[in-house]
Amino acid sequence: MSSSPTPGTDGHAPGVPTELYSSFTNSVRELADATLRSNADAETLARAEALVREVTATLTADQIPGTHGESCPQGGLVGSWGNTVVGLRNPVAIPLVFAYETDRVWAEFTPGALFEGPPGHMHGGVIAMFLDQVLGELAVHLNRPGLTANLSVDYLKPTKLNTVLRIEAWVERTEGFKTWTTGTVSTADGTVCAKGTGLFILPRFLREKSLAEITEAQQHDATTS
Ligand SMILES: CCCCCCCCCCCCCCCC(=O)SCCNC(=O)CCNC(=O)[C@H](O)C(C)(C)COP(=O)(O)OP(=O)(O)OC[C@H]1O[C@@H](n2cnc3c(N)ncnc32)[C@H](O)[C@@H]1OP(=O)(O)O
Repeated sequence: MSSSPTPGTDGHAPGVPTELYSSFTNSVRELADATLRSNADAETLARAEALVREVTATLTADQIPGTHGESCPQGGLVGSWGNTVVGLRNPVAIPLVFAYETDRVWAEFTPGALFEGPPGHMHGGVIAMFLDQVLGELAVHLNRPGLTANLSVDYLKPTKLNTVLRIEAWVERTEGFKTWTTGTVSTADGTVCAKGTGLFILPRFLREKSLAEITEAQQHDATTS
């Protein structure tokens, strides 16, 4: 890891536009899928490995310390480049791109081979992770941010890969600093494959603060840690 200067709080290295981070990260996602499904022969794979190692060496020559959440907060509670579900710069993320309505949050996505659990179907842990995100995003969207205290998932039907899925969440009830949200993953014909409920709790040390103060405190912690 290099000792290059810490990037600005917007996380951009000098002169790099967001679109380039986005398209570059997408190319790495494509590489991951190509890696998983390639039928290349041994010689081709060995050549590809050397090329990939060269690219990795180029990128690791200058890196942020730690994580994006710690180093480069993106000016909001949700907008993290590093988030494993929605992170623009995280090649592990699909990423989900949420639409925000008055009382719900939703996204459409098409999971491929990288997300396999049972043959041809989505891994249950990944479904739970995506539900955690949409349920938590809804709480933030309603100005009721919190950490997941409890997450429960009912898997109703196997969830096919390589098909358009819709994930959405709505609020079930609220009580002080607690928010209960419910969400589903469903197919285009409306079949619900999984249903999740979550309890999101604003941690004790933040309960006396306003939303603006919570955002500010998070960013201060991130930039001074
Ligand atoms: C940093 C902040 C904000 C914003 C962030 C935004 C993030 C923007 C991303 C958007 C979307 C991300 C979506 C992914 C979200 C994660 O993945 S979060 C990561 C996974 N979750 C965690 O790591 C949380 C770990 N747990 C904790 O930190 C703490 O246990 C909690 C949940 C904050 C609660 O701690 P606490 O505030 O000290 O709670 P405490 O005062 O003991 O109890 C308060 C009340 O809650 C109840 N309670 C506590 N735990 C539970 C439980 N597990 N079940 C039921 N009731 C419970 C207590 O019984 C008590 O009830 P009352 O007596 O008041 O009726």
